[in-house]
Amino acid sequence: MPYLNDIQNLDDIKLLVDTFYSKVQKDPLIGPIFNEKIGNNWSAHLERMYRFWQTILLEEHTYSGSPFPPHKHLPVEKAHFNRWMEIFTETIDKLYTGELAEEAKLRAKNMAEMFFYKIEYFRTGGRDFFGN
Ligand code: HEM
Repeated sequence: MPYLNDIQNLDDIKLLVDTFYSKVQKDPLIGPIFNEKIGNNWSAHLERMYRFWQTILLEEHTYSGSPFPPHKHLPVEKAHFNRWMEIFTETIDKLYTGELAEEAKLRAKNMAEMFFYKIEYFRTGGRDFFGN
């Protein structure tokens, strides 16, 4: 078992994001949902996700955007979010250990839950109560 470091810089974030989405793309359950939406724009999506995680974990504010809207009408259920979280956790735990590695998993879990509840809310006829 090699000794693992914590997430420390942008290169670490890029490795995390690249490793995670290469697994996601191949996953039978959630891969097709991503590939259907993203098509040939993977490099733009990856760039955006580097900035998103750089902002959250390193507090270098390079992401400006709204994370939720692209998810609003995706054909996803709880099982898809569980699988997303499983791949994310597995990726982090293979690459890193430490405070920021834990923070990444916690932030992802909170966002996955929030996205899921918002999607369900809109699906059941909710109005734009959350603002986007
Ligand atoms: C099964 C679960 C999920 C699916 C299928 C999914 C799918 C997608 C898709 C299709 C996009 C748009 C990409 C594009 O148009 O280029 C996107 C963007 C994004 N996703 Fe997810 N996602 C999931 C879960 C999550 C979770 C849990 C997070 C939080 C850590 C997250 C964070 C983001 C962010 C930050 C963006 C970019 C938003 C922007 O600035 O436009 N996603 N996702």
